[in-house]
Amino acid sequence: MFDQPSLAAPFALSSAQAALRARARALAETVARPQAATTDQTEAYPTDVVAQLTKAGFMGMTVPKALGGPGLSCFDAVLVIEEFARCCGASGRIVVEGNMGAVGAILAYGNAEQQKLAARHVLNGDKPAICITEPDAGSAATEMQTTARREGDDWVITGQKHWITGGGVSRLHLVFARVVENGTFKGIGGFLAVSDDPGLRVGAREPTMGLRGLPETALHFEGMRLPLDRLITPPGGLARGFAGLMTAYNAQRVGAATVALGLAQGAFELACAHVKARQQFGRPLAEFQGLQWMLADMATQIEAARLLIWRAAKSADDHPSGFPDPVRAAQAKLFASEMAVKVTNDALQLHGASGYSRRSPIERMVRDARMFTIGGGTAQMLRNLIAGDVLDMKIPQTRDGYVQGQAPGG
Ligand SMILES: CC(C)(COP(=O)(O)OP(=O)(O)OC[C@H]1O[C@@H](n2cnc3c(N)ncnc32)[C@H](O)[C@@H]1OP(=O)(O)O)[C@@H](O)C(=O)NCCC(=O)NCCSC(=O)CCS(=O)O
Ligand SMILES: Cc1cc2nc3c(=O)[nH]c(=O)nc-3n(C[C@H](O)[C@H](O)[C@H](O)COP(=O)(O)OP(=O)(O)OC[C@H]3O[C@@H](n4cnc5c(N)ncnc54)[C@H](O)[C@@H]3O)c2cc1C
Repeated sequence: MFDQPSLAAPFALSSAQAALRARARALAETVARPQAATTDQTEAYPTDVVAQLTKAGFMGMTVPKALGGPGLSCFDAVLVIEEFARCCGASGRIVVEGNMGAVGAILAYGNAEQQKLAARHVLNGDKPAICITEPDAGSAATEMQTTARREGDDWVITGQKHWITGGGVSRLHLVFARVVENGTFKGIGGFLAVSDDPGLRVGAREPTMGLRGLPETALHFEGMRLPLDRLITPPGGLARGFAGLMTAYNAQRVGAATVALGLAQGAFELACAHVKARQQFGRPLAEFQGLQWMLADMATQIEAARLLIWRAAKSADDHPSGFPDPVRAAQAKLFASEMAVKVTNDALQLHGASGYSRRSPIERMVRDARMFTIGGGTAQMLRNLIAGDVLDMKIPQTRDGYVQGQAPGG
């Protein structure tokens, strides 16, 4: 049953999409799954897997044909991401960042040279880093302090980011920073930096709970000097730069939701196999109704998440921005991330002690799934965004927000 999810309209897959998904599943099973435990244990970036992903064309899938890529859609990428995350969470996240997030923003908003640079990197297997979060600006990302000051024909960037996925591994970086020209704050812009740009220093690595093959590090910008044409300006200009960059980021939210989905799907399949194989009280665990109902709920939650994700991914086709609708992306990530925490934990419960052992992939999946209610916008911040849409109301989060802005309902 779970090999053929959601093939009915409105989400029927074309034959090309079914073939793409089958190709992704074959590579994920033969390359990513066998390597997943080692990646987790060694905490080393899985360069061999990434080489295979690149060779198979799964890095840079969303790069347009004019720039040398296959020009696939957000929905196509989602089909591939789920297959890799089902076998290995870290590989799934690499496919997300090789197709969405930083690269998506640069391809949409960059000039021809910037687009070529981004395309070249991902098509050659780079997993770009998106650099938003700072020690004092997590959920409150607009309070970031990293600043780019114009000095003649250069930008000089000073500040610090942390929890940057790929720090020390990624070559291409999209750095969100406050733009100051002639002493005046112009808005938040995105700067394209490469790992050998002078003044870019990789800081300490976080010892993380899950997804251990991906380094999460601080990045320090110590007077990093970039030419003027490294600034990406979204269509609304710098005054609406943050909103424009977040518009592109909605694709990565859908990608992150899909990794959570893939992890849940993978854990669910292992749980189904286990309850059929394991016997207690002289019969398979699968015969106990309490466990059957757990599996029924897990299957239902997985399918609901998949439908929200597919709907969000497909919204990019009609949305004026070319990216997924912000509310649909938020709903997909909110639901999929909380679902994955529950479903992976239930899969562990169904395994009994064997699921709790580090010999089992299940405990890794539980740890890997945990991040998705935090990274990419916490579940609470996504609820704030959805509530703003439901109430058709700007919902400021600062203490004096309602005082300065329009009062609710007023
Ligand atoms: C948006 C927030 C940072 C809240 O900040 P503010 O309250 O100061 O800002 P807002 O007024 O809500 O937003 C400013 C402006 O931007 C527009 N906006 C905000 N979010 C989006 C969006 N998702 N899509 C499109 N536009 C957006 C908003 O409408 C405003 O425009 P107007 O002025 O109204 O025209 C906060 O809510 C937030 O999102 N915090 C989470 C930050 C985050 O997601 N960080 C991710 C870091 S990268 C990462 O974690 C990678 C991990 S991964 O899993 O891949
Ligand atoms: C594995 C991982 C990978 C990441 N990768 C990246 C990356 O590549 N690039 C990047 O820029 N960032 C990355 N991040 C950072 C991530 O985006 C932030 O952790 C996230 O935005 C939350 O910020 P914070 O951790 O500072 O939590 P805080 O903002 O301090 O929040 C703490 C708690 O308070 C809640 N909270 C805060 N404000 C509100 C509010 N207004 N209403 C209700 N609740 C609220 C939050 O929901 C949370 O539960 C990553 C994080 C993780 C865990």
